[in-house]
Formats: sequence, structure tokens, C-alpha cells
Amino acid sequence: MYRIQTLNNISPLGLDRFPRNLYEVASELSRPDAVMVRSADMHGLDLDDTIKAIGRAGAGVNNIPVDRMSERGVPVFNAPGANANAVKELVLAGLFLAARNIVQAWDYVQKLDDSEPGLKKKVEAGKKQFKGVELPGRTIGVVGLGAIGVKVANTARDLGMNVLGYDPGITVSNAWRLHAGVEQALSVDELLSRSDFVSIHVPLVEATENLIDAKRLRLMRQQAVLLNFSRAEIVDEAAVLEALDADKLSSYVCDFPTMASKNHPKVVSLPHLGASTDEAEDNCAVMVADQIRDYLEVGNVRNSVNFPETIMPPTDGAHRICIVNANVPNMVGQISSTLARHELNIADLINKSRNQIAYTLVDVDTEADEAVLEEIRGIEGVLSVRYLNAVSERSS
Ligand SMILES: NC(=O)c1ccc[n+]([C@@H]2O[C@H](COP(=O)([O-])OP(=O)(O)OC[C@H]3O[C@@H](n4cnc5c(N)ncnc54)[C@H](O)[C@@H]3O)[C@@H](O)[C@H]2O)c1
Ligand SMILES: O=C(O)CC[C@@H](O)C(=O)O
Repeated sequence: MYRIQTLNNISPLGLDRFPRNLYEVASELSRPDAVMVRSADMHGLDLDDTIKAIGRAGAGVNNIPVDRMSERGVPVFNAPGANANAVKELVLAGLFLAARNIVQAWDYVQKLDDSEPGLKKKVEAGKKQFKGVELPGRTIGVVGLGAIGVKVANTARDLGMNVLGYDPGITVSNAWRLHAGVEQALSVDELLSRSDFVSIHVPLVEATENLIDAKRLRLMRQQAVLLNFSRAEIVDEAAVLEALDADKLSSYVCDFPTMASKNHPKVVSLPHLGASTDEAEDNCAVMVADQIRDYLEVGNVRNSVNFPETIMPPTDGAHRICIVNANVPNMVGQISSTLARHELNIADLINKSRNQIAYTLVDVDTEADEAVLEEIRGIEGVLSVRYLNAVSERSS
């Protein structure tokens, strides 16, 4: 039996991907083989050494100690693109909220408590405070053209906006998906100085912390709108509040409320709602559950943030050894000579690497005993070894 621990509410559709004759799934469970998580902060947790995989039912992995897991030879999976449409739709809602001052106007109406004739007068008198702008012809800058950024950029084009995009690491497939009318900005600074609206869609990593700081805010157009549905730490919030107070920015729309910003009249903050739709929660949970199963049962790696993509169809009747090791020379040589010494014939083998990690799947014709596995574990640089007896294609 494999044991899956859930650290957040995960869509039942995803959890149902684990057949209960093979899997135990629970939030309170000791010695898990894998963990499924959404936004729970795992950095401070004492993570059991039985954990073989971590699955993030979402995109961002800043809540997971990925480096620590890499050192242990544990892959971290996420669900690229699975919640992108949900986030895009909320970003668009944010764009409209800001362009038409809808939240402030709504609040104004809520506070009107006069009798009917007085109310009408106040409605007409008050509305001039909330005059907005239309989107066609305005410029939006999209920082980060990944799964979400591309969708935001393309829809903004469809709305008649001029779109500037900045992403030095854009993938070929995302470049293909991008509307031909999206103009490439050569730097964040250029994008900020030319945009009426700026939407941030980058992961939180060291290089993106405080990406939008006081200096960059000064580059922005007068009365620009900043939207942040990525992570709070990507924006220097104190500097944003100053820019709002100085009338430099007209609005900050974000998915990350803080005590300092949540009641500011020019801040619209939502409770980390970007991925909270039935569809996104189902998509993320199903994708990640399937990836965890494929890793635990077959050894394959799909959509990991720290491991190389590694897929090898099981050889009929073979036994599979899954080895995670440091990405240094002569590891495959040492592994195969160990197998040869134990008279194990290799039926198939794949070796992939990514940064410091290399991953090897070896199918052998006859059963491997504990002695050979121990010997492989003893090779310097080997981080983990798993043995899948009579491996077969995962049943769906
Ligand atoms: N609010 C929410 O509920 C919610 C939901 C999903 C994702 N997110 C956040 O959005 C982020 C992006 O999600 P995604 O699915 O689009 O991820 P993604 O990996 O598909 O795209 C991220 C893109 O950012 C680019 N990038 C990285 N550093 C950059 C930089 N310094 N400048 C410009 N571009 C840079 C990458 O090259 C990549 O193309 C996630 O990491 C997560 O933090 C939030
Ligand atoms: O799980 C969530 O609700 C949020 C997910 C989101 O922040 C992500 O990075 O995918």
C-alpha cells in the first residue's frame, strides 16, 4: 500500500485517482510515501524520510523546500497551466474593477442610506468621482509570459489593448501560443515606463523578490494600475502604498491582502482567489495525482520542478530500479558494472539530468535482491534508490 498525505483540501476528483486497493489517502497519516499540497507552508515542517514525492496541486512551489527535497533525491511535481484560465479570468476581473473604479463605487453606494429621492440625487452627484477609462487603445504590460501571462496577454489583445510582454525565459511553446500582436519589451523598466496597466505573472524566486520596488515604481506612468496575482513578495508593498498616496499609481489590485494594505481606498485585495474555481481545483489535483502515481508505480517523471522529465515504458516482465544521483561523470558506468557483477542483464535504461540531479531508470530481466540495491545505494553520489518488482504500465 502507498500512503498519500494531504496538507490542504484537495479536490476529490484528484484523490479518486488513487485506487484504494493500492493507496491510503488521508490528512493525518504517518510515514507517507507522497504528500499532496496546495498553499500550506512546508518550509518549517519536519518532513518524514519516507517521502518519495511531493505534488503541488497548483503552479507556485515557493511554499515547498525544493532544494532540501533535491538533496534527498525527492522530486517535486506541480501542475503547469492547470489553473491558468482561472487566474486569467480573475486578472481580467481585476482589470475591469480598476479601470471603472467598481469597488470604490460599490462601496459608495453601500454607504448611501438616504430616502429614495435623496438617494437618486446622491447617485448622480457622486458618480463623477468614479469616472473610469476604457481598455481599447490603452497599453498593458505583462511581466512573465508563462501559462498565465500568455493567456492574459492574448485576451488583452482581443479586448483591443496594446500589449507589451517581457519574459527572457519564455518557452518555445508559449511563444507559439502568444498573439502575434504582442510586442516584446526588452526590459522590465521599458515595460513599466510604457504601460497604463501592468500585470505580474512570474514565480517567486530570489531573483523576483521585490521585482517591483520603489525605483521601478517611479518609472511607471502617472495613474497607472498595478495588478499582482503572482505572490505578495514580488512587489514592495510599502513602496506601492506610497505611490498610491502620491497619486502616482491609481490602483493596486492583488490577491494577497495584508493588514497594511487591505483597507487602503486604492487597493483591491482578494483572498488568494486566483485558482479557486471548481475547474482549476479539479484540473490541478487530477494532474498532480496522476504524476505522483506514475512516479511511485512506474518511476516516470512528468512535470517536476527539480527533476528531469524521464519517461520509459516498462519492459514486459522486467523489474525496475529507479536511481537518483548527483549529476557527475561515471554514475551510469558504476551502476551498470554493479548490475553486471550481480549477473543482472539490462533490458532497457534511460538516464536524464537537470542541474545537479541525474535520474536513471534501469529495467533488468531478473529480480534484483537487496544486496545489489544496497551496493548501488553505496555508490558515492547516489541519493536514493527504489525497486519496482515486475513493473507494468500504470492502470488508469
Ligand atoms: N493567485 C493565484 O491563485 C495563483 C494561481 C496560479 C499561479 N500563481 C502564481 O503565478 C505564477 C506564474 O504562474 P504560471 O502558471 O504562469 O507559471 P509559468 O511557470 O507557466 O510561467 C512563469 C513565467 O515567468 C517567467 N519569468 C521568470 N522570471 C522572470 C522574470 N524575472 N522576468 C520575466 N519573466 C520571468 C518564466 O520564464 C515563465 O515563462 C506562479 O509561480 C504563482 O506564483 C498564483
Ligand atoms: O491552491 C491555491 O488555491 C492557490 C494556488 C496558486 O497560488 C498557485 O500557485 O497555483
